[in-house]
Formats: sequence, structure tokens, C-alpha cells
Amino acid sequence: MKGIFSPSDLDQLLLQSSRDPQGTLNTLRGHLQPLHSIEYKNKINTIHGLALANLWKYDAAEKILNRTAKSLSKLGMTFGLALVLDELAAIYLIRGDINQAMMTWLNCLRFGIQHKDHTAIMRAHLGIGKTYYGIYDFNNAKRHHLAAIDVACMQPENPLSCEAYVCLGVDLIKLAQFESAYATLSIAKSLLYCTQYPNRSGCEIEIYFGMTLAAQDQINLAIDKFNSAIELATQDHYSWGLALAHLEKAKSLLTIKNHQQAIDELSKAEHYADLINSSLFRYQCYEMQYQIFKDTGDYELALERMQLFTQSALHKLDRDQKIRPSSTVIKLLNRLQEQLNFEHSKMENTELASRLKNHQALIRQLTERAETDPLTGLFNRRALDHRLEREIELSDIQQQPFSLLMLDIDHFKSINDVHSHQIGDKVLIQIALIIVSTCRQGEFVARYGGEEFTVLLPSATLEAACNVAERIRLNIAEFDWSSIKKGLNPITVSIGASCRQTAEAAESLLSRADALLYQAKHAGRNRVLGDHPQATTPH
Ligand SMILES: Nc1nc2c(ncn2[C@@H]2O[C@H](COP(=O)(O)OP(=O)(O)OP(=O)(O)O)[C@@H](O)[C@H]2O)c(=O)[nH]1
Repeated sequence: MKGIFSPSDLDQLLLQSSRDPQGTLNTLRGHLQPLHSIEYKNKINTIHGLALANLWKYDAAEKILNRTAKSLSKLGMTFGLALVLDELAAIYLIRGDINQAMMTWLNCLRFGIQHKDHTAIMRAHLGIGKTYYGIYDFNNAKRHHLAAIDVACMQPENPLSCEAYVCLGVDLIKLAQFESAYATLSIAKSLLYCTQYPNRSGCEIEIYFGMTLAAQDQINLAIDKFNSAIELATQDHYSWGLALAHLEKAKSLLTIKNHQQAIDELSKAEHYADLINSSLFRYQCYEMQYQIFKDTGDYELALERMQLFTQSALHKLDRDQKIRPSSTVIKLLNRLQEQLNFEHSKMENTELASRLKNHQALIRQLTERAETDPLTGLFNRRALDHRLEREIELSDIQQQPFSLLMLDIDHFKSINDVHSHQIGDKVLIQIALIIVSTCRQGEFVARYGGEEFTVLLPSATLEAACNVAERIRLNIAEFDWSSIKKGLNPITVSIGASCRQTAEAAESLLSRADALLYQAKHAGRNRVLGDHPQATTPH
């Protein structure tokens, strides 16, 4: 390409900027002057900024992209603004500046809504979802990735459609909804033909398939997937994909105690993590290497890795503590979301869109079914296990107390025996309603199984937990149960309340609450028992 670039040269260079950023910079060199029009200059700057970002030269990329974004908005030029904002936000996210990333993607969303630019809306939702993912809020990540899929349904050929399904698949893996994750990733795979980077996206899909399989103990199948991901990533010199594929393969090898091969995979992962300067990948490598060397008795190496791990763990903790979206960002997000819903309702629905919508409805159904107890509509045990792990992580990060309640209906068997199983079911539904209406927002209610329920109380001390439990106990005891069926006697519950001790694991917290519940039953039922003398008795 010589002289002034034609519009098609520019399009080609734009594509090249991620595939071959150094080549793009070489082509641009010497062509930056003389510049013909502001529009031309902005296009060149966009390509330049993207190529720099793809070479991990974030400071230089930020400078040039920021200047371009300002110029494009000032001149009212819409070409490429969403692309520029998207890349800028991604840079902020990589640096761990959550609020700046969120704000930039919100600008992209606002721009998309204003100009009815579906691609910009998709980019923004994908980015906001990734930001939530980065702060371990997988439910909100899922919400935004589903919103991106809503738009993808209007534009199935859009290269971002495949990415939207991949992102949702990853959220579902984190939410332990493996069946839905698999279905979502299969859709992503069928959309590979429309991506700009089929090898890269294909590599990511294989890795996530592998992770889904590994989580379900299908280790050999998982390793096959990681191998094919490595093959695809190698063809495309995709360092990020190589780092992740080697790391996940090492995890699988470790579960089948193949230490030597796991070590080999980890050194490859570390190599690629260094190439892309990813501290998060390195952190995981050090942690696993330390474990392996310790287990195989290589204490000197274990100590060395332990030191590296500790340094990066402190770095990660520091980052994790800083990452909370501000309330202004959340408010803005909600306002734009409302506007967007309104715009969506006006969009026309094509035949293809409705076909894809069916896929989406299927995923929603699978997702909800996997998380919900069909009788009471509460979260089920699976959702509880996952949420509990997350709340415990958060309570560590935020250094806040965390409590939970285990609740069991007293003499429930006799309700079934005397009044029928159907009445028993109605009682379960009513109890669920009472618990939910007694709890506040942010508290999490699940059916643990049978006639047992669990309530998670983030930030609650034992005293606060016992107060919530007491309110639930009273509301149930005072409910007019004859309104469910004439002759039904008052129903009571017993509750065990436990507050998490330092570094206590989920199972231990649950089993302490369960033991207290058992004691409450033995002490005569219809009472709350906490793990120190805070018990209450019926009045
Ligand atoms: N109707 C109905 N009953 C259920 C359901 N799940 C479990 N159950 C019944 O719940 C009863 C539990 O009884 P038990 O574990 O003996 O305990 P209990 O009668 O509640 O007595 P205590 O717990 O000792 O106060 C059993 O009869 C189960 O069949 C359900 O979904 N619907």
C-alpha cells in the first residue's frame, strides 16, 4: 500500500491491527503525514491506537485513542467511535480501573442507543458484562451478556454474536450451570463462521468446553479439548489462548496426578503469561507449581514458587479490594438499561431473529431450571452451593461478617400423613413465601432439600442472624394456617444460626448450623439456636 490509503485499504488495515499489529504499525509508518481530512486522520489514529493496544503498549494506545474519541465526538463523526471507546474501556479494565472502564462502556452504550447502532450496543453490553465478570459478579455479567445476545438475535451475522455466546458460556461455567454452558458454547461454535478470528474464537470455545467437561470429571475428554485449543491458538499466534489452554490442561493433569506433565504445561503457560504480561495467569501458575513441588518433595523449588505466589497474591488482593463499581456508575447503568429496553421493544423481529430467540429462550429455560426449585420457585441446592462460595470469598475480601440459617419445618411428616402430600406441598410454598418476605434484599433464600431451607445473610453478625431467624420463626408461627386448609394446626419451624469464623470453609459453616438445628429440635422445636447463648424460646 503506497501513498494515500483508499477506504478499502483502511478497512483492511483495521482488520490487520489485531491480527498483525506490528505489521500494521510498519505499514502506517511514513503514512501518518501529510493528512488530508480530519476523517482520514481519525481513521488512521484509530488503527494506530488499536495496533498499539494489541502490542500491549497501553499508555501510548490510551493517549492516541482518547484523542481520537474526543475528536470524533466533537465533530459528531460516528465512524468508529464505538470501536475506539470499546478499546479504551478494555485498556482500563486490564489496568483494573473498573469505574473508568464501566463509564467508557456506558458512553458507548449511550452512543449506541442514540444512533441506533446495534454493534455499539453489543460492544457495550459485552464490555459491561466482562467488567462484572472481573469483579466476580457472575449474575450481573450473565445479565449483560444475555442483553448482548438480545441484540445479536437481530444481527446474527454480526461478528460479535459469536463472542456474546462465548461470554455467556463462561459466566455459566462460573455459575456452575454446566449443562447450559455446554448448550451456549455449542451455539457459539455454530456462529464461528461469522467471526473475524475463527481460530481465536474457536480456541476459546474449545478451552471452555474443556473446562465444562473437567468440572464434571470428564478429564480425558477435557484434555482433548485443551489440545485442540492449543492447535488452533498456535496457528494464530494467540498468546492469551495459549496461556489459558496450557494452564487449564495443567489443572486437569493435576487432578489425575500427572505431576510431570502438569509442570511442563505450567512452564508453557508461564511463558505465554509473560508474553502478554498477565499477572493473573502468572498468579495461578505460581500457585499450582508451589503445590506440585511441595507434593513431590522439591522443597527448594516449592519455596521459590511460594515467594512468587505470595507477592502476586498480595497484588491480587490489593486489586480485588479496589474493584467496586461506584454508585454513580450503577445509577447511570440502570437509567440507560431502561432506555434500552424501550428501544428494543421498537425493534422489528425478523424470521432469523426469532429462530435465534428460540435458542436463547432455551438457554434461559435451562439456566433457570438448573438453579430453581420447581415447587417453591426458590433457589435450589446447586445455586446455594455456588452462592455460598461466592459470599464467603466476598466476606474475606470485604472483611465483613457472614452468617447463615438452616431451617426445618417441625413434624412436617404428620402434615403429609394427616392432610395429604398436596397440602404438604402448599405448606412448603407458603413457608418459602414467608421466609422470602421476611428477608431483605441481598439476603439469599434456598430450599436445601425436603422441608429444609437455608438463608444466607451477608454482613450479618450472629446477633443480627438470630434476629432475622426469630422474625422468620414468629411470622411462620403466627400465620393463619387454616387459610391453607381448614383444620390445619399452627405450623412451627426450628432454626440453627451460625456466624462464620475466620477462614472457615462453607461445609463447616453449614454443618455447624445443621447441628444447631438438630439441637433446637431436641430442645423441643419451635426455636432458634445460635452458636453462643443467644437462643430464643417460644413465647
Ligand atoms: N409434601 C411434600 N413432602 C415432602 C417433600 N419433600 C420431603 N417431604 C416430606 O417431609 C417429611 C420429612 O419428615 P421427617 O424428616 O421425618 O421430619 P419431620 O416430620 O418434619 O419431623 P422433625 O423434623 O423431627 O420435626 C417426609 O415425610 C418427606 O416425605 C415435598 O416436596 N413435598
